[in-house]
Formats: sequence, structure tokens, C-alpha cells
Amino acid sequence: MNQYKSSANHKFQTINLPSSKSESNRLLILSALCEEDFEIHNLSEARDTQTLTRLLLQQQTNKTFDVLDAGTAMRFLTAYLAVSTHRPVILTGTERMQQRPIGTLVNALRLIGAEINYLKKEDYPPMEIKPFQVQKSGQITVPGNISSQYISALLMIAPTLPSGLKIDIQPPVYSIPYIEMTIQLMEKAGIKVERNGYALTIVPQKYNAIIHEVESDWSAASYWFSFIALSQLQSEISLKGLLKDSFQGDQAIVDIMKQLGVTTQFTHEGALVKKASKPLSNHLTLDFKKCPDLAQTVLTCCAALKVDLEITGLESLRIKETDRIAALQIELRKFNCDLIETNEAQWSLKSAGFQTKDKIEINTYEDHRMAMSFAPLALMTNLAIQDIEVVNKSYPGFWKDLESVGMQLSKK
Ligand SMILES: O=C(O)C1=C[C@@H](OP(=O)(O)O)[C@@H](O)[C@H](O)C1
Ligand SMILES: C=C(OP(=O)(O)O)C(=O)O
Repeated sequence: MNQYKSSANHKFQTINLPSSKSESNRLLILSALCEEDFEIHNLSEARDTQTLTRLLLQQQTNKTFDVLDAGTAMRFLTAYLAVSTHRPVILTGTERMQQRPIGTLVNALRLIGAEINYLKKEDYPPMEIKPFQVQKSGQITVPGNISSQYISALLMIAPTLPSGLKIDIQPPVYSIPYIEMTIQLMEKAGIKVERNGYALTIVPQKYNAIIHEVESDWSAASYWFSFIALSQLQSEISLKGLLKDSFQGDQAIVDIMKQLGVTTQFTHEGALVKKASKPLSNHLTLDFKKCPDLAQTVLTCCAALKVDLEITGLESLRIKETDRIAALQIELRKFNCDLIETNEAQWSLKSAGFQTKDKIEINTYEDHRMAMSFAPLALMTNLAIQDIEVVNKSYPGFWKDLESVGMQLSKK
């Protein structure tokens, strides 16, 4: 058990954020698909990225590819191995990974011509992937509302297919910024993606090697925005390496936090984040379809600020590292707040009753974002956060950074 306690004074601080996990994982796959290696600077140190790097390096010798709990690595490697392995291989992950569906992606790949067999349960990892023989189809339809990672995975392999690929994405389309990020990085590597609404056409093309500097991670930055939102008026923090014109959709945190009284000023170093006022309203309406990874940060922060929410766009949270909706419901209850499904795909957060006790224990459900999203609430009470190593998935330096701004950690 690990306990966090706030300290009184938070003056100006600088945080060296981790670099983007999403951008890093795409660059690794694109580099592997290119005949020459990319020159990638500032690659993420997240466990997910380290795992993907290691698995790609061991590609020639590995029989089993274990992605642990890395969803993007699982989805991207499924497509990558389906078109590039020269011998049958096994792709697997943690127990939770074996509960995160992959059937939609596998169906699309099978239509294209891939040979993939489930080893335990239909539509879920682990799978055996055999060498690709001939392309059977150059056109697939993929639902847009399960995981954008399937679409990114298909997009990245598309130019390497003998006949290219037309992907028809069936609306509604969730996590659009992640699809945009994939396309933008592919375009940077010289690939042309023709767009006609949600129909994307990629003719056979070769990737060009690129030099790329990975930006700081906006999802990781969100915990610092929450930290400032819960701090005293005028508190400030400098978040290094954040770009205003980012590849990442989670920069949406800037506009969300503005409504909670937090201002953002971009400098040549990154972003200067300041608590300028109290929340502008005690009732907000927010949609997380484009930024699902911000949901936990924003809901915990709003609960602590006693800001009620009407929420949409949480559906994909059920199939992430844990069922994030259920996890939030249980943990927010400990602060006397309720997250209620009011209608299908609509939720309300009732925050007015927010209260703390001397010490509150937070379970993290093997989900890094549960740990990091509740951590700023240690400004208000003692928190005993379970299984703190969970943050290594995306932000290994999180607790050290939190200590650097004056939070006290005691390990028990
Ligand atoms: O492509 C990516 O890098 C990601 C896409 C999103 O997943 P979904 O598309 O499954 O929502 C996001 O939640 C995940 O953390 C990273
Ligand atoms: C959902 C996430 O990651 P993944 O799907 O890659 O496991 C995340 O980092 O919040």
C-alpha cells in the first residue's frame, strides 16, 4: 500500500512529461514496415512502448509475442504480423488482454487474406498468425465504434498490401483523433491516403524513412491539469514539450480545463498551466468520444470540484485496461459521488455531496489511469493508492514527478 499526502506549498514547478505513447507505438510499426529504419527521437519510455520495441527486435527469433497489457501493441502487431511474419507465431497478452476483443480486426484481416486462428476463445487473444499468402480482397468495412486501434492497424499495413486497401469506416466513429494521428504520421512517411468521408483508400506504396521527434504526451499532461485545477488560486505549473498544434486529440484537456478555471499559455518550452479562477459553472456537459483517455482525469477532478456533469462518449471505456466505468463508479462512491447511467450511452456525475475522510483507499484495477487520475485528490486528503507500479504502462516517472512538486509519498 502506498500513501500520498499533500504538502502546503505549491509554487511554480516544471514537469518533464513523458513522450507520447500513441505516437511512439505508431512510429515503431511504420519503421518496421519501411525498408529503412526511421530515426525516432524522444521515444516514449512507457512499458507499452518498450514491450513493442522489444517484440519487434525479436521478430526473427520469437515464436510467442506477449504484449502484456498493451492494447495498441496487441492490435498493431496483429495486423503487422498478419502481413509480415514468415512462420507461424503466437500473439498473446495478460489475462485482461485476453478479455479485450479483437474479432473485428481479425475478421477484416481474414477478408484481406490473413490466416489467423484463435487459441482459446473466439474473437479474443491469444491467436496464432500464419504467413500471408495472397490478397483476397482490397476492400473492407469496419465498425467505427469499438476501437479506433483496429482502423489504425489496418491503415498502417494498407500501403504494403499487393493491391492496397479501401477501408469503409461505419459511423459512428469514435476516437477520431487517433485515426488522424495515424494518417498524419503515414503521410509524413510519404504515404498518400485518399479520403472520401469515412472511406479511406490507400494504393500500394512504399514508406520513406523519416526523422521524427516525439511530442510530450497530452494524456499524461492531463493529470497535471487536474492537479492545478485542485490547487490554490494562482498555482502554476510548466509542462515541457507540449505542442499547441499536436498530433494528439487529448490536447482537448485545454478547453475542458478552461471551464474549470485553468488557463493554458503556450511557450517555446511547452505549456504554462495556471489556476486562474474557480470553475466557471457547477454543471457541465462533456463528450469523450474523441478523447476517451481523458474521462477518468476529468471525472475525478470534477467530482472534487463539486462540478456536476452530463456525459456522453464513455462506451469504449468498458473494454480498456479494466471496465473503467465500473471502476470509476466504485471509487467515486468512496468520495460520496455517483456516476449514473441515465439513458443508454448517457451518464451523470453527481458531485455536490463530495466529501473526504482522513484516509481513502483507492483500488486501481490494473489500470494506470485509475491511479493517476485519483492521485491529484491527495491535495485534499490522504490517499492509499494500491499497486502504484501500474503507472509504468504509460508514465513510469509519475510518482517521482508528483514528489517533485511537494507531494509526500510513504510506502507501507
Ligand atoms: O491508437 C491509440 O494510440 C489509442 C487509441 C484509443 O483507443 P480506442 O480507439 O480503443 O478508444 C486510446 O484509448 C488508447 O489509449 C490509445
Ligand atoms: C487504453 C489505453 O491503452 P491501450 O488500449 O493501448 O492498452 C490507455 O493507455 O489508456
